[in-house]
Amino acid sequence: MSLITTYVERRHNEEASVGDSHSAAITVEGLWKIFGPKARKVLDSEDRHLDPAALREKTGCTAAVRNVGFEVRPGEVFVVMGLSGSGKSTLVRCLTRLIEPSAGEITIGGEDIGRAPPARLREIRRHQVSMVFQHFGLLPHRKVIDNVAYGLEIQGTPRAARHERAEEILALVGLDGHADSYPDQLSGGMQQRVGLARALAVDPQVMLFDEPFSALDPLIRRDMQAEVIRLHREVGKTLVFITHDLSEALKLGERIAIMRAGSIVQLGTAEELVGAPADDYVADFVRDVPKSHVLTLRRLCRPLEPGESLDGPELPASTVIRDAIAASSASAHPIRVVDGDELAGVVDRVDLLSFLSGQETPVRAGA
Ligand SMILES: Nc1ncnc2c1ncn2[C@@H]1O[C@H](COP(=O)(O)OP(=O)(O)OP(=O)(O)O)[C@@H](O)[C@H]1O
Repeated sequence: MSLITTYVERRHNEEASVGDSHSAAITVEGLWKIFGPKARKVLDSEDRHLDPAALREKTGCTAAVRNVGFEVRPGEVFVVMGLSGSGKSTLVRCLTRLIEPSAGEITIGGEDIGRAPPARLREIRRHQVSMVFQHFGLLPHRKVIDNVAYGLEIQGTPRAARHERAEEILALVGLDGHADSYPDQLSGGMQQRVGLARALAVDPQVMLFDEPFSALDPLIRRDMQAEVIRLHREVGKTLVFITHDLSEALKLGERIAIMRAGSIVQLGTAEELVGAPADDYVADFVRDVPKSHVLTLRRLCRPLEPGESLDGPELPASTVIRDAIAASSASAHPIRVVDGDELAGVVDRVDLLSFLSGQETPVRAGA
């Protein structure tokens, strides 16, 4: 089963439990970041609505993040995707005020980040929210184990305890045996694992990933994506992951926010983005995604017709369409698509074949 399929299924299975949670891990409301000398003036005027090029020309300012709002659920993998310059890095850096927002409200774990004094902010960055960057930022003169233990050292954890923890985390990311190496003795992929281990060692509530794998070659990148999925299953942290790569977004994201020119143009599951893109920009992004790998039986099922049998195989509505093909071929009867205990509808071979061949309406013999 492909990673996309596995994750989409898991996403649907978990949606109910995650969605029920009342306290979001992160909330962002009305967030703006305008770079430039007249940021405040721009924000208070109608100029803030100008498109980025016009705003730059008129005021010399860049609106990198424009009135963005969203919630990230506890334990969710939330992906921010968009072309270069769309504002992804600025948005994520605003979350812990590594970049000071121009306006807006941010809470992490219920705490108002905008009101946190500098000492509290440092504490939040050390204990609650860790970051993994594209450039690993490892300390070259320190052994791997001391790089991993670095965050704990800053927190004041005694040497023996922090080394014990670092050894555990190194094993978790598949680097046991490399504790005494120096970063330049490791490959790029292994160095990024050290970066991951360092972020995990402090046991943060939230991990922010800023294009962590874009410098890695494609095979190693795939391994690292699988690693993030595995780690997320094992440690269950809330992850915010930036990428400009759609396939990475689809593999990792339970929900994906698509950014364009500083705004979120669509926020939804892979199925929502692929099944109903909000505009041409999103449609362009998802055009080459094979729909049968992302859309589920929920979208394809229809009411039972007179004379049709209910003796076919039963599959959950969250089943990805591609994974229903084998069940359909094995039975002469339509698949019964169920949502919990309820029958959501049926799907037969004609429905599946029509979908796979790109026809909107199934063509049945004798119709
Ligand atoms: N410190 C800064 N001063 C002025 N403009 C900035 C600054 N940082 C970013 N920008 C501008 O803000 C906009 C958004 O940049 P940002 O780096 O957030 O985009 P991005 O989507 O992360 O791009 P990339 O994928 O290339 O990193 C761009 O127009 C960029 O030039």
